[in-house]
Amino acid sequence: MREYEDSLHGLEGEFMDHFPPPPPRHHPLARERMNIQKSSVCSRAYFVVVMAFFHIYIINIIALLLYVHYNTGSGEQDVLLEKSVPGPMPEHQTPSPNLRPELSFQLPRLEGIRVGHVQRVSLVPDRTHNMRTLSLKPLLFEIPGFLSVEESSVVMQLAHLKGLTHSALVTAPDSQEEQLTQDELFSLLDLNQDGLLQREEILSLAHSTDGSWLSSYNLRKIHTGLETNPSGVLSLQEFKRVSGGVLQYSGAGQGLDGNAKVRQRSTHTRLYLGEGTHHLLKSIRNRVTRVTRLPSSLVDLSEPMEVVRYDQGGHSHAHHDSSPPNPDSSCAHTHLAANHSNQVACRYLTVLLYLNTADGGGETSFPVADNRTYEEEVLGDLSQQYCDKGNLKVKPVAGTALLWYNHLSDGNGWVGELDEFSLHGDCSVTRGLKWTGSVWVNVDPDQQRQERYQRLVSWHPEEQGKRPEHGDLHQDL
Ligand SMILES: O=C(O)CCC(=O)C(=O)O
Ligand SMILES: [Fe+2]
Repeated sequence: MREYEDSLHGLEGEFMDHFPPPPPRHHPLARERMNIQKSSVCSRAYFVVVMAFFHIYIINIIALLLYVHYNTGSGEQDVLLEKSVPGPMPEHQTPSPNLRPELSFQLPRLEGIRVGHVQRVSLVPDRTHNMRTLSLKPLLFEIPGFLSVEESSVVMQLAHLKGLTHSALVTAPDSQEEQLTQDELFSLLDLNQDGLLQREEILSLAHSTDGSWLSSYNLRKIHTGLETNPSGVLSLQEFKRVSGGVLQYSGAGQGLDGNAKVRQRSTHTRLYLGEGTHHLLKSIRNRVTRVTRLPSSLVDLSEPMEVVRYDQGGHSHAHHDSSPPNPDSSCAHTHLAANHSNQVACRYLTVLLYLNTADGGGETSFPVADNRTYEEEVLGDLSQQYCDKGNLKVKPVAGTALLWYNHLSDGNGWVGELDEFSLHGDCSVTRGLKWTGSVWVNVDPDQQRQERYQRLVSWHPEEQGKRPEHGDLHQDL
């Protein structure tokens, strides 16, 4: 043992620092010495490691502070300048109708990844939903449980209360067909049914592509009457005075998108999703904002939801919900900011809600979905027999939503060409009834016109002093 200790002494220094031999197990002196050696070696390494962690820790803290600073510093995450996808918005938080007119923005677009891909989306507090990609052309998703079955029933009841009408409502005055009285028209315009016409209700009609109700001329007349009325609203009497004798009907007798023409055996109504309406309808608007990740201002300014009831045998022919961008026409929803009289529907995307589970038939059919060999001629054939030959058919299940883009992207974050693959129709209801609600998000392919329109309607009641002068507004009308 003594020899061993001596030899240890001899080896101390250069060699032993690196390769200390194992100490004899039961010798207290040797253990003590080894502890000293070990602790001196360990303390250096320990110090280096601690310092490394300390530096990483400090760098992390700085990075975190910078992140927090740049993400909350401006406080403008949910305004129009949304180059990136905005974060989820709490259900109870109503998207602000207050627009930032000076800002321009881009349109985030969902990713389909591949057919069958499922992503989680957060629409309401305390639960998430699955969103499944059904096709890439068009980009189409299915979201089961978008509405609960109870909520779906409430929407049907609200539509009942509002009153469902056959599609062709107002026709030329000399036509034999049904014509609306001023009282009926007032009631249709009075979306929140409070007995008064607010500016938003007039404007929401302007967004509505159902041009059969009123011509632009009449719309302007009513709008001017409301703007010049000191109370800023129109009662039924005031409405009659303002519109009396000037009511000219558009004479079209059809919705601008032709839906009235393509739908058979159905009745419909419009439900307003904006301020002052039923909380469920506002919640639907918020869910659409969240699932689409679009700026809330776009969804807020879109046309009212259309609820349709298909009776047995009811169906609709294959159609596109939107129109190809065309410099010679203006969008119905922005026509207040345009000079064209030729109006078309501009619906960037559709959220179709199934409000009940049809007992038989009533599938929504996408005849050319994901059809890589698609040709114009084939489209013509398929549109006649889309139901049998359709590539993709979706069965109506209460509460499920379909979401699809009617337009491609223009490659610069704005609306591009009409997506021909978004052609769709619905098969005949063979048993029972089918109820749907369509929410369309309107975007003008002319970005400047969309922005001009948003500036035009962006004033807020408390900003009375700042709102555009009538002269300015009417120049654009
Ligand atoms: O009811 C459906 O399945 C489709 C309805 C539709 O496409 C429409 O209303 O534009
Ligand atoms: Fe449609």
